This record gives sequence, structure tokens and C-alpha cells, in this order.
Amino acid sequence: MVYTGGGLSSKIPVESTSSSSSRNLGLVVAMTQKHRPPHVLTVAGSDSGAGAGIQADLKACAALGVYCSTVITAVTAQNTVGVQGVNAVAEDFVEAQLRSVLSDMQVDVVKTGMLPSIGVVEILCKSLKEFPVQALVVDPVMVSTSGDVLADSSILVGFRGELFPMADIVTPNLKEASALLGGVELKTVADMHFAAKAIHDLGPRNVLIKGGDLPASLDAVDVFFDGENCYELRASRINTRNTHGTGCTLASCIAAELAKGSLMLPAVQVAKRFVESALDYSKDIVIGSGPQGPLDHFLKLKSSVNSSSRGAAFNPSSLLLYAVTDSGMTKKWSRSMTDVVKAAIEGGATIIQLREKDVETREFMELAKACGEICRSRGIPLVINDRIDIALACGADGVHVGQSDMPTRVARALLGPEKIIGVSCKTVEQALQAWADGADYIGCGGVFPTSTKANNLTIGLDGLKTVCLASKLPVVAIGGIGIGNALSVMDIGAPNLKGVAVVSALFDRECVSSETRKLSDLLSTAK
Ligand SMILES: Cc1ncc(COP(=O)(O)OP(=O)(O)O)c(N)n1
Ligand SMILES: Cc1nc(C(=O)O)sc1CCOP(=O)(O)O
Ligand SMILES: [Mg+2]
Repeated sequence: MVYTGGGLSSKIPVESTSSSSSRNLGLVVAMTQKHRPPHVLTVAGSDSGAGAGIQADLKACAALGVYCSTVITAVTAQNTVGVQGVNAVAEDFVEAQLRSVLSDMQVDVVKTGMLPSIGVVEILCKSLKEFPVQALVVDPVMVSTSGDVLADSSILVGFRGELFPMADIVTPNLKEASALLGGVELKTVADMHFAAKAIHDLGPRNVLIKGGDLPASLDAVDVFFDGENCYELRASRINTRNTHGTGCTLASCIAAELAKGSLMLPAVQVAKRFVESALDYSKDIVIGSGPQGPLDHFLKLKSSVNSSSRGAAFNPSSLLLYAVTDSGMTKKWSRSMTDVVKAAIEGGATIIQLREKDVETREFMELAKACGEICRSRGIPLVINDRIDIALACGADGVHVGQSDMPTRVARALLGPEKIIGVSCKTVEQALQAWADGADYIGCGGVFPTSTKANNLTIGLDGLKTVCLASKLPVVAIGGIGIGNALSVMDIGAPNLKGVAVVSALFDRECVSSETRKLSDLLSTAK
């Protein structure tokens, strides 16, 4: 089959094109080391409401950094009210999908969800014998959370006879466990222990009985049995209507962790923690008008801990008057850090960087939290120097890293797509690398000699201009800059030079707010 659209092929750099953008794409591709990501194949039904099924599996795997391919067994018309329709995919086409993925894509773990007929179970087992994988996670989906039947009871024969003996773990909820055991009542944790052992006798190497529906329990208790020991795994019960998709998500997370190389019990524990956090993060979202809303796998990225103050995308104009703190200077003038941050903002600082080289982690955290509140209430971004952990823990807007700090690409992976990342660059190569690695701006200097940073190389106005003209990112100049020379910096004739970053000219002065005001007024006259 020939595909002539944009797609992936448009990302491959074309040799004969000499534009700078295609050259840089080539650079990015060349720099990328080839590796095979952990890979889960989910064999399940599609949920049009995207809370459960294939859609939940894709999101859960993505959230845990695992590649997920899909074999769709049925298409359901489904929302927060219930299941309005089920259209099973023809069995030979389920087989075709399985063959396509398994014969080509080096799947590590297969996870199953809705298997609508015994024929599909048989096809799956046959395919797994032909293309063995490292592990098989079976979520024996029979009834949806809304009570709608998703597989007829003949499926039980297929589960017991063929699939379970191949499974590394099965993850029934109480209703499914009861059905698997011929309708036995399961009402207590002791019943769950019994069920785990009885289902283990059907052949899987591990069993996880999910106790979410257990009556009158304060904790969410699941029982895990590995053939020798039974464990009660407890998590706090989260009071929310948004629980649709938790079963699929849990099984997918187990599969994802196994694909990364985890042992079974740790994989189950990570999966439980993920579901608990996702439920907590999404407990108040409103999607649909029915009784069961979906959980949101990616709210973690938007949680108050991670991104509380980042209202809008990074605005380069916030680099105009970039105030960088220094605890030595703050102590020298017997001031508190919160007072100097307030004073700088009062004087017109447009972004604050907390640069604390000599404080303990605990104190840095407290300072970052306190300054974060001040900045947030005044609409000014707060960036943390060097410390990605502090930025994450206190919900800062981003970080500034140097060439010997955490690599930008790793910082971006840890901080997610929305946080601001600034990178110190003294050369054109460093500036291009910062862009390729996902930075938002670069700090370029030392423009002039400085006594604030020991042994700092001075690159002068010419060095600054060279880097600015090559940089694809906005630039803030740093090093020895103050009222006497700020305009000469801003006048170098580089449109992407957006401002100046200053330490001593603000914080090693008698009055922080009036010094900042003078510099702010001066910068407002720059072209
Ligand atoms: C805006 C800005 N530019 C450059 C730096 C210097 O960062 P780095 O090279 O990591 O040195 P330290 O500040 O960590 O000593 C900066 N902090 N801010
Ligand atoms: C923190 C820092 N980074 C620099 C760089 O060149 O990357 S110069 C510098 C210190 C800037 O302090 P002052 O404004 O007091 O000169
Ligand atoms: Mg640094």
C-alpha cells in the first residue's frame, strides 16, 4: 500500500534540500540514539467515551512511557450513561490485526480486555503460541461498570480452558471472580482470599482480585496471590463518580510495568498507585451527565503540585527584566528572600529566578514555596536555578540549567511539556542544542566581567550578538549588566534578544525596588 500524505515520511530530512530547517532536522535525527521502547499490545474493545477499553489502555501506557499497539475486538457505542451498542469485529479480522502486530513489532507484553466471543479467545491463544511474548495480562472483562454485558457467558469456557493457563496474571473484579467461580458470593476480604486461590487453580501464575466493589470498606482492598503467598494491597478509597476505566487502566499499567522489566508484585503495586493518583487528580472533573465519568490519565501533568502557576504558554517578553536572586547578597543586607522578591517585582521585574547555591534542600524548598506564592499572586513567573526536584515539588513555573547541570532533554522529560526551561549558552552550538533539546529560552553571557559567578568566561557584546543571531530561541543576556550598560546590550541589533538578567545590580544595592524601577524604566526605552 502506498501512502502519499504528510505522515511520518514528511519528518525524514531530504538530502537535496539545503534549507536550514531541514539541516537541523537532520541534526536532531542524527543525535537520536536508536532504541526499542517497551511495548504492550492491548487486545480489547473500543470505548467511544474513551474512559475504558482501548482508549484507556493507550493513555495508561503512554502515561507510563510505554509504547502501546492495539488489536480492536469490538467497537462499542458508550458514554457516561452506559453502553448503547456493541459491534463485534469479525473474528478473522481480529486474527489479521494480531498477525500484523505480533509478526512485526516485537511486543513484550500482551494485555487483554473485552474478548467478545470464545472464537476470539481461541484465535488469541493460537496467535500467542505462534508469536510468544514475555507476559500475558488478562483482564477478564465480562460486564461494564454500568452493568452492561460485554461478553456472553460461553466465554468462561474459553477463559478457563485456554487463556488462563497461558496468563501471567488475571485481574477480575468481584463480579467477574464470582462468575468465574460459578456464581459464588464474594462479600468479604476473606472471600477474596478464597477466590484468588480458586482462580489460581484455573492456571494463571498470579491472580489479583479487585475489591473496589466490596461493601462497607473504607480502603480499596485488592487481594494478590502468587501461588504461594496472599497479599492484601490497600489504597485509600477516593470518593468520586469518575471511576469508569479503572479496571482497564490497572491491567494496562501492570502490563506496562512488566514490559519495562518489573517483577509481578512491584508491577501491581505501581499500577495501583497510578490508578489511585489518577482517581484523585480527576475526582472533580465533569465529563458527561451519566452516573459514571471517566478518570483522566494525564491530569498528573496538570496537577497543582506540578503546574499551579503556569497559566499560559511561555511568553518571551517576560525575559525583559530577569531578576536572579542571591542568598549571600540577601544576607549581607539583612533582608529576607521573600522581601527582596516582593521588592524586585514591585520595581518592575518581569521574571524571577531563585538561584540559591548555599542553602540546604529543605530551606530551598521553603523559600521556593514562599516565593512561588508571591510570584503567583502577582502574575510573575518563578524559575528555579539548577534544581528540577525543587521546581517540581514547589510547583514553580520552570528551571534554569547550565551546561553542567541536568541535561535539557532529561529536564524536559521530567518537567513535561508545559514548564519553562532556560539553558545557559556561550556558543552557537550550545544554543542550537538547547533548541533541539526542548528549551524555551537561552541565557547568554557573561556579557561583561562579573564577580557574582566565579571563573565565568566573558564573551562580550560580540559573543552575545553571534549567539543571538544563530539562536532559534529567545535570549536573555547575563553577566555584569546594570543601569550603566543595559542599553548597550539591548542595542546590539538582535531581534530575539528579549532582555537582561541581573543579580548584583538589583540585589547588592541599598534599595532593591528603586534600583529595579530605574532599570525597568531604562529598558522600556530600548528599541
Ligand atoms: C538567565 C540565566 N542565565 C545564565 C545563568 C547561569 O546558569 P549556570 O550556567 O547553570 O550557572 P549557575 O547560575 O548555576 O551558577 C543563570 N543562572 N540564569
Ligand atoms: C549567574 C550568572 N551566569 C552567568 C553566565 O555567564 O552564564 S553570569 C552570572 C552572574 C550574573 O550576576 P551579575 O548580574 O551580578 O553580574
Ligand atoms: Mg547551573
